[in-house]
Amino acid sequence: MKINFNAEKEFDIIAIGRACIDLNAVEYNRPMEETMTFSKYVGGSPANIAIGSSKLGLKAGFIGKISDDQHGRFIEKYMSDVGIDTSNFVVDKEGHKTGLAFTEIKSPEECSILMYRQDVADLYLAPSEVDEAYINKSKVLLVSGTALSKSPSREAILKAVNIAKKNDVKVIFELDYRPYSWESLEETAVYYSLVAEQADIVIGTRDEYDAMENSEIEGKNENTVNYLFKHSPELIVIKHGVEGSFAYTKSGEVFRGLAYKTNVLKTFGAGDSYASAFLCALITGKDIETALKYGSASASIVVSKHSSSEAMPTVEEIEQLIAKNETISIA
Ligand SMILES: Nc1ncnc2c1ncn2[C@@H]1O[C@H](COP(=O)(O)OP(=O)(O)O)[C@@H](O)[C@H]1O
Ligand SMILES: O=C(O)C[C@@H](O)[C@H](O)C(=O)COP(=O)(O)O
Repeated sequence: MKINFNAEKEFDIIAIGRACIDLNAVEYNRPMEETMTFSKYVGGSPANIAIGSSKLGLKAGFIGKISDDQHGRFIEKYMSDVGIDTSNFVVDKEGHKTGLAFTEIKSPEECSILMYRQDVADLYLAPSEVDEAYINKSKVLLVSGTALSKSPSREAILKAVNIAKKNDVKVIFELDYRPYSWESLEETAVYYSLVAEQADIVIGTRDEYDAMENSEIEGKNENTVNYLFKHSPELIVIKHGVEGSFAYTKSGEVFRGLAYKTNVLKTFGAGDSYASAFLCALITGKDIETALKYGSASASIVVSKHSSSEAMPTVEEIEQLIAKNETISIA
């Protein structure tokens, strides 16, 4: 089964939300206290997805607010150099800084992220800075859940979703749940449900759907999809880490994507690389089963490498891995 996108639109995907900096531990397999050097990459889930999409050949754009300093300029240049249209980046004039994510790689299974996100520029994107004509040019608007965590970014996202729905632009909601961005689970659940109900495609991990459902315990995929399919979504993707992922369609089909064997260096970056390749496959007319393979293969490549953004693969790399067919089967 395939998903239809409006072929008349100039852009394949426009992502909205944060574009930040990742500082990834150079000395890994140790706690961050013992890490002395970090490598700098562009980061932030929606920025990573835009970068992944552009590397896969999609025409990508970005809407976000960046700091008026060296970090903001680095982000803008890097994203522009990989082919992303950065004309709708807004430069913050009130002194807000770029968010930083320090990553700790204790072992391939034990990774964590230490975020510096106090008063960050990306959360100051205002509704007046979201341009209807720009969103109207895209097949897809990719929305990151974290951008809903604070005003005025929250209202900017709600405006963008509203514009997309009026203009035949598919809304893809990547739940991207970062607990420390939110006041409470209650608050997260209110805004996640609001946007998930309006989205065309929702992508998240099981844990992230639990946050949407305001649940401290692991919920059942069946209940999640039964709820969301009463609203706008036509496709729901639920990821289960190394155990793979499921795609559910409104018409009742269920597809499973298996993870590919790889030499894991770290676990972060999996979700963003998965989203960009999964969406690229759908937007270029591939069926859902193939899109699941694309997402899983892309994630498997990125978890074997040091960064999230710079490591995003090409279509050839993804197809080579799929052709080897070395999946991880977990009962
Ligand atoms: N250890 C791993 N080895 C290979 N692929 C992995 C591994 N962990 C995750 N993946 C792939 O990445 C996808 C997304 O990972 P997941 O952990 O569910 O999302 P997120 O990174 O958003 O938390 C999975 O569906 C799987 O295909
Ligand atoms: O999203 C961020 O702000 C941090 C990312 O740039 C970082 O690379 C990361 O956590 C990606 O992990 P993922 O969400 O599992 O793809």
